[in-house]
Amino acid sequence: MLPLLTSADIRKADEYTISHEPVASIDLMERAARAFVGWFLNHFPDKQKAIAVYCGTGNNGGDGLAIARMLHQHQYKNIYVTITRFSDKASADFTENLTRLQHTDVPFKEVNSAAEVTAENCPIIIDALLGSGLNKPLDGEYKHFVEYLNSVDATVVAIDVPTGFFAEGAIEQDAVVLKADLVITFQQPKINFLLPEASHYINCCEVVNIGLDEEFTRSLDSPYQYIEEKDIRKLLKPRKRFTNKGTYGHALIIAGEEKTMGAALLSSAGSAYAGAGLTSACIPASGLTALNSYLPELMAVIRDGNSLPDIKWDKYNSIAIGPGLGTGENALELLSEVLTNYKRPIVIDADGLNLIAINSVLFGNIPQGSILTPHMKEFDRLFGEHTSWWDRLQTARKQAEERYIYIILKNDYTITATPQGKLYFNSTSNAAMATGGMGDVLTGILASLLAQGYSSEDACLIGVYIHGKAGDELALPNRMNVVLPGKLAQQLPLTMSKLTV
Ligand SMILES: NC(=O)C1=CN([C@@H]2O[C@H](COP(=O)(O)OP(=O)(O)OC[C@H]3O[C@@H](n4cnc5c(N)ncnc54)[C@H](O)[C@@H]3O)[C@@H](O)[C@H]2O)[C@@H](O)CC1
Ligand SMILES: Nc1ncnc2c1ncn2[C@@H]1O[C@H](COP(=O)(O)OP(=O)(O)O)[C@@H](O)[C@H]1O
Ligand SMILES: [K+]
Repeated sequence: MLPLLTSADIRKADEYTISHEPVASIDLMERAARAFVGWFLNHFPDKQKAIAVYCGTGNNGGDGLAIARMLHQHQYKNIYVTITRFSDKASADFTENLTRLQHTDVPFKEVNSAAEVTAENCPIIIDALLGSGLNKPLDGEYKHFVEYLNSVDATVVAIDVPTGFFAEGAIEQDAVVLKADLVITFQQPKINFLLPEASHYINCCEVVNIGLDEEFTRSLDSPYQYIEEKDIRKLLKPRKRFTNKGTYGHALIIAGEEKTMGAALLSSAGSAYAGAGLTSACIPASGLTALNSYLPELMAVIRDGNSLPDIKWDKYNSIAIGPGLGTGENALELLSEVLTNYKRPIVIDADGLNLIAINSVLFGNIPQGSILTPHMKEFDRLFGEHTSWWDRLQTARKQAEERYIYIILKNDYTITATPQGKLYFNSTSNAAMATGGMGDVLTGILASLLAQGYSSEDACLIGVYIHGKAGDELALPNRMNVVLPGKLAQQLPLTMSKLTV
């Protein structure tokens, strides 16, 4: 688990590393610059190409100067450094790196205003103007300068954080940011890099390690954590000898209407392929033939017309409700029945969430430890409109804590908010998964993991990870444009077994 720190905490980790490793601040900057250059050398091997390095006068600018010097040492022939002296302030490490640069023959110039900047016509720009020290939106000279650079046709490589981009906190919709084709960031992705707003400003991000003290960063107990494969390997249990279907639980999936029966089939398939001992689908009678021909391993509990189905609550180790269920009177009654009669954690998705959004009294009946899986629109229907993803995160955290539930906010980096106030960012999945029915499969996986006896928290972390991982295994090596949810479900047994060896 990689703690994702805010800028203030990163500064603390810098300071701790400097005093306890110990390493001089200027040497830590040298290490960061070297890590950047190591990556840059491999990806921009043409040493004749002109590179413009734009440096502010803080530590981000200091990195830029050190990087320019190192690229020069690596025989990059055309490096042009511009220093923006838009204020009198300069950090000590910036000043030391300027002295070091002056001992080379790398050309540099200083400008006091954006108007003085002349076009460099360099195909590559290294952005070292401002990094994680940003403390207000860009205005004045920086704003003008960044607007100018955004109009230049060049590949922009940002050091640590693109200039003008807040590493955490709400991002204004009209923020002026130096748009980066690539960000080479130090130690960890910044929290806002993992939120959808980043897509407007950052095309690609690479993380390079600069050796900040790991024990210290863990001790800060950040609410924001990035889930890695090794975390899932620790949680996922292999299937044991002498076990039988009873060992792996019985999941009930309440889903589907006549026109949206596919949602019921896909979530039930998600449950079966994720390893539930038994999966029953509670569906309208009109879907029975489809269910049996799609996956004969599934069992059915029939919903007939207006009468409620006779559900034997004790039979099921978990229940999921919502995919394709509709929001009519029958669906509402069914959801109310479940919330009244079933006392273990349940999974609520799609129309289950929409029903709660319009009947908020139901909120009070959700069993503790239940898992809600909204995408952005469902989330806002439940908890009110949000103008930024950062605000959505804070709401998810607060609601999860107050209601003692797990909220899985679905996206590229799906986030699980827990009752303990943690926000776990998932590291798998890809855009080929952006297709209808994908969330239904996740719902089935979660119900399956609960039925198998995983805690709600482990079910969330494992479920979201393996869902994305199966999508990655299908899409990435085969360069598939889209992965269909049914295929993804079929991949799950392999994905899971690879994670338990
Ligand atoms: N020891 C360290 O602290 C390390 C820091 N590193 C680099 O240091 C960067 C952070 O450096 P700093 O904290 O000096 O900050 P920056 O270099 O990001 O910014 C410099 C200063 O600009 C001013 N500023 C902020 N927002 C502004 C705005 N909108 N308009 C005009 N001026 C503004 C602030 O006074 C800020 O301190 C990181 O992003 C990273 O690149 C790395 O060298 C690794 C080690
Ligand atoms: N661009 C993307 N990158 C990564 N994962 C994605 C992307 N688009 C969708 N997904 C994943 O696919 C699922 C879509 O869920 P949802 O919107 O509820 O779909 P549906 O309601 O059609 O079943 C989520 O788990 C989400 O994380
Ligand atoms: K920068």
